[in-house]
Amino acid sequence: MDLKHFIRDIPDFPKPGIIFKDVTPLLRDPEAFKESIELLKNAASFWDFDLIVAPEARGFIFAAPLALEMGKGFIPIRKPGKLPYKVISKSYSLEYGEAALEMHKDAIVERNKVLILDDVLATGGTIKAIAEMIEEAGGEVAGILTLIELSFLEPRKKLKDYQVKALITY
Ligand SMILES: O=P(O)(O)OC[C@H]1O[C@H](OP(=O)(O)OP(=O)(O)O)[C@H](O)[C@@H]1O
Ligand SMILES: Nc1ncnc2[nH]cnc12
Repeated sequence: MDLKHFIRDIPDFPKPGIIFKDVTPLLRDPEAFKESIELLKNAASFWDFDLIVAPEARGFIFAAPLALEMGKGFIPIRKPGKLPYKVISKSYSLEYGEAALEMHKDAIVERNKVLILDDVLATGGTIKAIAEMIEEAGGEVAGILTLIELSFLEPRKKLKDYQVKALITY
């Protein structure tokens, strides 16, 4: 199955000049959604890790079933003001703006090995911010895995210190 067939381009969303990769057709198709989780599992099996860390909202959709499937714990990274306990915060730039993310202070402890998962790797700003939060908490980033990579935005330049895999590259 070619998962690219289930990813739709939406021009000028959320801003003029951005071509938005819309994964909702993939999520709507049970076979394509299942296949995406199986392929993510195969790719993630390459690394030794205990926890999967992913940002809301689209990262959660893929990370939660993958964590269950692989028998790993799941750590949510949320937009500001949503997590109830003490947090580590990080501001960053992404393809279409500026944002900030938060992680619970006690979510990662020394030497936890972590996989970072997301739907889209665009400029790499989101994932770089998450990697910094994990390392500030004493964890190790075992690998970075995404469904989609926009290679023309050269995200790997920001992520030179890490192993990065993507299922679908544009
Ligand atoms: O590589 P970057 O340039 O940082 O962009 C990638 C990020 O942008 C999107 O999230 P968004 O912040 O739009 O949030 P959403 O999942 O809630 O839609 C996407 O899900 C990635 O997390
Ligand atoms: N072009 C894009 N499509 C979907 N999600 C994104 N996140 C950042 N850039 C994106």
